[in-house]
Amino acid sequence: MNAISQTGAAVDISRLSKTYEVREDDDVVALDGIDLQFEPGSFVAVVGPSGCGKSTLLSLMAGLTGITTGTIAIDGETISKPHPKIGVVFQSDLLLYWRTVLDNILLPIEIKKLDIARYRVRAEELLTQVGLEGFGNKYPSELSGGMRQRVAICRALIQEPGLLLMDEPFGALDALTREQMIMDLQAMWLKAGNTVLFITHGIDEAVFLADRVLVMSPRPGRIDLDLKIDMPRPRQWGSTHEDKAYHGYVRQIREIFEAKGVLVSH
Ligand SMILES: Nc1ncnc2c1ncn2[C@@H]1O[C@H](COP(=O)(O)OP(=O)(O)OP(=O)(O)O)[C@@H](O)[C@H]1O
Repeated sequence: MNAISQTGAAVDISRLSKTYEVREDDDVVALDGIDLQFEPGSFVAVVGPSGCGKSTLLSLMAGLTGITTGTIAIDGETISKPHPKIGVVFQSDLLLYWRTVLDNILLPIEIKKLDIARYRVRAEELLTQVGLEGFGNKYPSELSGGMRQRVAICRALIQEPGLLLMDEPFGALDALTREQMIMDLQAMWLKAGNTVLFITHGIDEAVFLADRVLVMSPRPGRIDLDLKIDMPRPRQWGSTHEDKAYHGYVRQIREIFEAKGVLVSH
């Protein structure tokens, strides 16, 4: 097996809605009529106010939650349950504390009864790529938060998913670790070429990382703005944050939030 070599999946979301039936007369319409297409290999970030349906969108795409109406297709295949083409990373690393790093990464392989020996080599390659060479036999409790999140990313990538779904993956990390993880994610994605959906509260990290930023409206979630981010890659932390274009994109997104009353200036 090569170092990460998957190609990106095409995503086609059509008239997608999700209503949570909480109580008989108190349904929650979390998403309402979303139409989206992702180019294979594109990096798409989603920002929006708390409760607008970002995690719901991710959960539907991951096949973890049932769709109310509409369809989601990955490379033409309709998604209704978890699929090996889709890897997921959450804010919490969800590592099993009694398993070593390597055994955590190999968990999806073990569950599916695939060839562990073959994937062990791949897991070690992934660990090297995320700067954790030699950490395979450690336990999660021996790692920092950033290191654990790197392991969670390796676990999501072990089956070479064409689509990587990330739900605020760096939300629980300190600012310095977060900066490093953003740079490392960019490097991994440039190498891997998979399609990424990246959910975040951070307008800055969305603009820095993405080809496209989707801005969602307060509930029920719709797409208010679909902004193409046209800046060269690889993006450098210092120069990109000083770039006029970068500030223009951030301003455009902030203006939407201000217009919707999500951000209030004093
Ligand atoms: N299992 C559920 N049952 C009922 N309502 C739910 C459920 N999950 C989410 N909701 C509701 O759906 C709406 C969208 O929630 P969701 O978690 O997708 O938003 P979000 O944009 O990811 O929020 P945050 O940024 O705070 O994580 C919210 O009003 C939430 O209360």
